[in-house]
Formats: sequence, structure tokens, C-alpha cells
Amino acid sequence: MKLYVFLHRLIYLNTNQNSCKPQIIEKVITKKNWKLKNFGLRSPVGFVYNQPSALVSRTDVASVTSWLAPIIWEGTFDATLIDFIYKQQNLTIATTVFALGKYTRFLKDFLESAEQHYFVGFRVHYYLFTDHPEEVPEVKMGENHRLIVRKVPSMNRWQDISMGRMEILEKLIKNELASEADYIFCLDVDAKFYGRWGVESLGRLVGVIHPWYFDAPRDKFTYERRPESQAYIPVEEGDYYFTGAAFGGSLEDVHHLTKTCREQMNIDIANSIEALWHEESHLNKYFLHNKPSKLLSPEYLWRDINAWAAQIKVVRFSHVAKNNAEVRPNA
Ligand SMILES: CC(=O)N[C@H]1[C@@H](OP(=O)(O)OP(=O)(O)OC[C@H]2O[C@@H](n3ccc(=O)[nH]c3=O)[C@H](O)[C@@H]2O)O[C@H](CO)[C@H](O)[C@@H]1O
Ligand SMILES: [Mn+2]
Repeated sequence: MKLYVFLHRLIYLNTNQNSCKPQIIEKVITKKNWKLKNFGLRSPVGFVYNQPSALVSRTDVASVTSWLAPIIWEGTFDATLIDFIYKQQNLTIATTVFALGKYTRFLKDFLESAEQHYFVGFRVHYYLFTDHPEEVPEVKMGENHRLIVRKVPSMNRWQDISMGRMEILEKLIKNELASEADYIFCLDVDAKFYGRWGVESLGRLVGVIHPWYFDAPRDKFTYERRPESQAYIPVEEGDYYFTGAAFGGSLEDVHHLTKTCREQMNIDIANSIEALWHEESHLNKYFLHNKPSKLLSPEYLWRDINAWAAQIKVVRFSHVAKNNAEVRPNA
């Protein structure tokens, strides 16, 4: 456990006219904090890599937001360089995935493809929540990759399963991950990896731009538009439309995110309203007022059935085609 020291400096001005010396009193407060190593971006001595350019970059996409958070696209980072930098930090990336009811059928492809592409060479602890642990397939884990299976009760509505993830994540982070991991990603299971997803995705608070709305004006985003819901966003507001199928960041930030979304959803329940796209609507509201420090382009959540788009040079992670009526407990 790390202890952080906050120095509170109280300055008292001496009332004595002749000596006006400020007196500094240091008060020490200790606070438990999440495990987040901050070693800076150290690059090893003598390591040779391509020269980065101050002039040449992707010109067909934006690689920074108006609040100066990077947007990660193929061609905006040097994988060899950042792998080297982050290797020195001895990181653990917790990754949560839920597979309830018939969604256990997606596990094999999800896990096998993750083992090919997801944080290869870095420590990954998958936390898999399922109501059918006996249906979890045997998948050979790479070095430093570990699968931890947790049994959760079944639910009758897919919307409740999807939204219920926030509360389970909130508890997992608070109760278990504080001294266990450095970062966390929360991913949908009905998806597959096709390309690298690595340390370029790490940040304090990370959102993924939804593959359907990356080129849409904000008034077309499927935000919750009813003011009665806590997820409400007026038509003239909003930055990007983020997917609920992938988000992450530091434990502290994702804990705050999941706690806030859970609380907002509970207020909605008390007011008999359910946001249009469930926790995704609340996530978008959260990101509007808590700007992500890093955004991942739709390369990090594409859809197998999506039309081709010129800006997508690599599909890294993609929703598989599924028959919702057949896999969900309620259609
Ligand atoms: C096209 C579309 O409709 N997209 C919306 C839909 O995404 P999706 O159609 O991707 O939602 P989904 O059916 O994948 O459900 C989300 C996740 O919940 C878990 N799960 C869900 C049902 C179940 O029976 N068992 C289970 O384990 C599983 O991890 C799954 O990946 O819903 C999300 C949550 O509201 C977002 O709003 C999406 O925008
Ligand atoms: Mn999904």
C-alpha cells in the first residue's frame, strides 16, 4: 500500500508590526491510494528507433481533442518504442469481461484472440464474471496472463446484466484491485481481437469512440435526450459518442466512473426511467463532465458487420455479428 503525503501549508502573518515574517506550518495527512506507478516515460539508453516528426502525422484523422487528450490511431505511435518505455514499469493490467447466459459462447474466440493480440508481453489478469463457470473454455494463457473466474447470479434482462456491470466493477476495484493492478479495461465479450491492443491505450481515463458515430454531428449522437434521466445531454452539448463496450484507465479513475454511473442509474430506477442505451448513456454523460485523458479511435472497437472506412487502417477489436433475439434472455 502506498502512502501519499499532502503538505498543507498554512501561512500566518505575524501581527507584530516590526517583524512581518510569514510562518509556515506543515500539516501531514496520510491517505490510502490506488496502486499507480508513475515513473515517467523513461526511454532506455542506446535504444534506436524511428525519428518522430514535428510536422508529419496522420492528416485524415484528428489525433488530439480540443482539451489536448491524444486520440490513438494507427500511425500515431511507435509500438516498439512505447513497449520499451512501459516494459520498465512492471505493470499489471486488470481486464474484466462478463459472460452470462448464452454469452459464454463468445468466450473462446474472445480469450483466444486476446491471447494473440492483447497486451502481449505484459502482465494481464482477466476477471471473468459468469453464471456458468462450467462453460468457461480451456484457453492456454500466455506468460504472465492469468484468468480468474467469478460466479455471479443469473439475470432475466440483458439490460440489467449490461448495467449491473458497473456495480460489480466498482466493488472489484475497491475490494481487490487496489494493490493488485495498475490499470483496468472493461470489455464486452461478444467481440474479438484482430490486431494489436497494447500499452498505447493506457491512460488515466480512457474512452473508445463508438464505431457508428465517429463521423456524426453531436445532435445525431444517441445520447439520452429526456431531461428526467440523469444521463440527459442536451442536443447542443457533447464531444464524442463513446461505446459502453470498452473503457478503462487507472483504478482510481475507473472506480469513480463506475461508482458515479451506478449511483446515477439508481436515481433513474427510483424515478422509473431507464436511459436509452443503459450504462452507455450514463458513461457518455460521465465523459462529458469528466473528460477522458486518452481516446481510442474506433480501431479499438469496430464491428464485423460495419462498412469499410478509409480512416480505419487496422481493426484491433471488433464486435462479432450476433443474433440478439437468440442470445439474449429477453429479446
Ligand atoms: C447495437 C446495440 O444494440 N448496441 C448497444 C448494446 O450493445 P451490445 O449489443 O453490444 O450489448 P451486449 O448484448 O453485448 O451486452 C453487453 C455485455 O453484457 C454482457 N451480457 C449481456 C447479455 C447477456 O445475456 N449476457 C451477458 O453476459 C456481455 O458481456 C455483453 O458483451 O447495448 C449496450 C449497452 O446498453 C450499448 O447500449 C450498445 O450501444
Ligand atoms: Mn456487445
